[in-house]
Amino acid sequence: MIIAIDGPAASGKGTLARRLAEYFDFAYLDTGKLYRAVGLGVLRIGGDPEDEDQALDVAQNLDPAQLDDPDLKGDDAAQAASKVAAIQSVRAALLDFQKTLAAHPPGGKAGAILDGRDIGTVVCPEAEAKLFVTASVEERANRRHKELLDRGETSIYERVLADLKERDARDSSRAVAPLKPADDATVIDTSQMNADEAFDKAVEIIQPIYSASARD
Ligand SMILES: Nc1ncnc2c1ncn2[C@@H]1O[C@H](COP(=O)(O)OP(=O)(O)O)[C@@H](O)[C@H]1O
Ligand SMILES: Nc1ccn([C@@H]2O[C@H](COP(=O)(O)OP(=O)(O)O)[C@@H](O)[C@H]2O)c(=O)n1
Repeated sequence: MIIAIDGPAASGKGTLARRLAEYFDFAYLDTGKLYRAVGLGVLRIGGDPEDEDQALDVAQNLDPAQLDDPDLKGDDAAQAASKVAAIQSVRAALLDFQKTLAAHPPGGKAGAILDGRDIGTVVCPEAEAKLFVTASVEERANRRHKELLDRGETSIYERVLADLKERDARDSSRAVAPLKPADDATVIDTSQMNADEAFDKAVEIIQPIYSASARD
């Protein structure tokens, strides 16, 4: 069984996906890390994340070990990710890895959860359960700002807000695999929900689908 979770930056996709993966004992892939690793890789060779040749070269030579780099969490990686993510050939180069993990979850798990922007629409349109997790941009900026401060980093709320707005606009307006809910996704607006409430809501939606798939 595949669970697809999409949504804009800092909406709580990853937090929810990790908890669901533990609850259902499924494999989990944060697909944003793939784009962040490509973006960061281009920055590290002094390149331009909007240059297709450079970005594609990094994407084609991505080593899974790079997905554990702590610098992937930073704003520079996020902005560069959203630039390389608008390039069709880069997306195509990363597609097989995502599809294979979804179809053959590692560790003998019975299912996989992928989170990103285009899981329900492009990577796994066949997913049995699809959620689109969102929240107001101000609330998302609050969450990311708090997360950065908690990690001991310096953060200015207005800059975080501007960064999210810029990425939202780029991710939603790009020609290829834009950020949008799949037609058959359930939208969860977590603006007024804490992480526990969002988790409970998601389980309420997914549990019947999981039970039906376990019976097959
Ligand atoms: N429903 C929620 N209410 C408040 N904070 C949340 C909620 N869900 C996640 N968070 C916090 O918001 C931040 C961003 O969440 P994260 O899961 O990283 O989002 P995403 O994967 O969509 O970028 C994290 O610090 C996380 O702990
Ligand atoms: N499936 C995905 C995942 C991420 N991305 C891109 O990668 C960037 C970083 O994604 P992320 O999920 O790590 O970002 P956050 O939501 O954690 O801030 C996004 O802004 C998108 O441009 C994408 O295009 N498709």
